[in-house]
Amino acid sequence: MAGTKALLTLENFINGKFVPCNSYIDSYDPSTGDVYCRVPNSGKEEIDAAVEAARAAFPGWSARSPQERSQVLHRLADLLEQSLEELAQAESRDQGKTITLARTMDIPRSVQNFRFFASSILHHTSECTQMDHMGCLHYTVRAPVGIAGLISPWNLPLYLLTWKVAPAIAAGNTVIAKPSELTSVTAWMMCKLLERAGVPPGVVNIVFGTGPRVGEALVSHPEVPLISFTGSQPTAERITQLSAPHCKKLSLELGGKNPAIIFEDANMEECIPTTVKSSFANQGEICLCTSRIFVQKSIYSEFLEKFVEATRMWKVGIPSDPSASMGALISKAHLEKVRSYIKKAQMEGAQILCGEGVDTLNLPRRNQAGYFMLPTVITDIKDESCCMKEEIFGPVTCVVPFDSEEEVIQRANSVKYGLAATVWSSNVGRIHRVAKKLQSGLVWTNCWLIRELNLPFGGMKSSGVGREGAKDSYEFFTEIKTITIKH
Ligand SMILES: NC(=O)C1=CN([C@@H]2O[C@H](COP(=O)(O)OP(=O)(O)OC[C@H]3O[C@@H](n4cnc5c(N)ncnc54)[C@H](O)[C@@H]3O)[C@@H](O)[C@H]2O)C=CC1
Ligand SMILES: N/C(=C\C=C\C(=O)O)C(=O)O
Repeated sequence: MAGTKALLTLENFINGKFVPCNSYIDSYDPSTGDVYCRVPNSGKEEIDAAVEAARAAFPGWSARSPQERSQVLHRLADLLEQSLEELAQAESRDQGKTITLARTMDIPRSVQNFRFFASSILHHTSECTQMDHMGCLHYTVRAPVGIAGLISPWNLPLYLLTWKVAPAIAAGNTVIAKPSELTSVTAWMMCKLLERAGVPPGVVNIVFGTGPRVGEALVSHPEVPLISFTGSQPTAERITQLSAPHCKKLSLELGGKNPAIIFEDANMEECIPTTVKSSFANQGEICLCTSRIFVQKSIYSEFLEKFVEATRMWKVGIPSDPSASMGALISKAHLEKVRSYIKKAQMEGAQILCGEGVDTLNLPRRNQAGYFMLPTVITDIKDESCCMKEEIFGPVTCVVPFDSEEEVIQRANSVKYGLAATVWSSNVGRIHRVAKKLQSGLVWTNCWLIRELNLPFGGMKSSGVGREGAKDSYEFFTEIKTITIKH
C-alpha cells in the first residue's frame, strides 16, 4: 500500500471553493487492489454548508435567461473536451474500465451531455389555450424547482453525473451532487473547470462520501425538494422512504435484467459481435447490458458455438492496454459477488461454457491482486435461477433456447426489472409486434446502445421511476404552473 503522503486527496467543492474534510475514505485502483486516493467522508455538516451555498446562488442563477445559462454550459463542455485525455486516464484508473472506453465513450458523452442540454434548453415551448365564451386565456409557465440533489453511481462516473448536472443547471436549478465514493476523481477534476466556464459559486456543489452518511443527509434535507438518483433498487427504496415525509420529486434510474431475443432470421454477422459487446462492455457494469440471451431453437447450437468463440476473443487486460476489450471490476466485494452467482449456477447444474473457472486469465504480476475476471457464458440454466432473475452487473451472461414468439415474450417479461431489451430479426412486422409487447423502457432492434438523447430514457417495473432526456429532464427539473387571465 502506498504511503499516505503519496495519495491523491480529494476535497469537497462548496460555494465555488475546495474545502478539506475532517475524515477520509480510502479509494482503490481496481487494476492493482492498491489504495491510491482519499475521498472526503462528508456528512450532515458538509451538506448544510452546500445547501446554504446553493440557496444563496439560486436567485441569481435562476433569473438568468436560458441563453445565458446555455453559454456557460457550452464553455464547460469545451473545457471538458480540452481535458479529454486527462479525464479519460483518471476515469480508467479510478473505475477499472479500459482507457479506450473512457476515451471513446465516457468522456465524449460527458462533453455531449453539456452541449446537448445547452442546446435543448433553448427550444422548449409552453402550452396556451383559450376559452372565448368565458373571456379567458390559459397558459403554462415552468420554473426551476430549487436545489437539486443528484446521486450517481460508479459504473459510468462522469457520464452519469453530467447527465444529471447538465439538465438541472440548464433549467436554472442549483445543485448538490454526490458521486459514488468508489469513483469520485473525475467529478473533483470537473470542479476545477467550473469557475473558468463561468459557473457562479454555489450553483454546482459536489460533496463526496458514502451513501448512508452523506447521501442520506442530502436526501433527508428539507431544503432539497428533488432527488435524481441512478443506482441499485435497494438504495432507491431507502431514498423513497427518506423522501416521503417531504413529498420530494424523485427520478430513479435503476437496474435491469435485460433480455436479447434472437430469432432464426437474425443477421448473425451483426448479432454475435453486438451481443458480445452488449453483454460484456464496461465489464458488464452498465444497467443496459444484456444478461439473458434467448435464441430460437433452430439456430441455438450454431449461435452458441459462435458466441462462445467470439466471447473468448473479448480480451481482458490491464486498463491501459489499448488492445483490451475489458478491464477490472469495480471492487473486491463486487468481484466476489459476481463470482458467487457463477458458483450458484454451477451448483444448480448449469454449464459454464467459457470464462470463470474454465479458462485462464493472463495478467502482469503487478495486476494479479486486481479485480479481474473473464467474460463468462452460462447455459443449461432454468429461468427460475437467480442468475436469470437478479441483476449481476458483471461480465456474466446466460444463453437459453426458445420455440415461439409468444413463449419468448412471456419469458423475457418474467423478471421484476424492465429496463432494456434487444430484438434480432429481419422481419419488420415481428420486430414491431415483439417490441410492443416487451415490458421494457427501451427496446433496441438489430443494434444496442444507440442513444438519441432527445427521447425518454428509463425503465419500467423495478427498473425505475420517471424518464430522462430533453423533454423529460426539463419537466423533472422544473415545476409547472397554469395561469388563467380573464380579459
Ligand atoms: N445504474 C444502475 O443500474 C446501477 C446499478 N447498480 C447495482 O447496484 C449494486 C450495488 O452497487 P452499489 O454501489 O452498492 O449501488 P448503490 O445504489 O448503493 O450506489 C449508487 C449511489 O447511491 C449512493 N447511496 C448508497 N446508499 C445510499 C443511501 N442510503 N442514501 C443515499 N445514497 C446512497 C452511493 O454512494 C452511490 O453514490 C450493483 O451490483 C448493481 O447491481 C450499481 C450502480 C449502478
Ligand atoms: N444509467 C446507466 C446508463 C445510461 C446510459 C445512457 O444514458 O446512455 C447505467 O449504466 O447505470
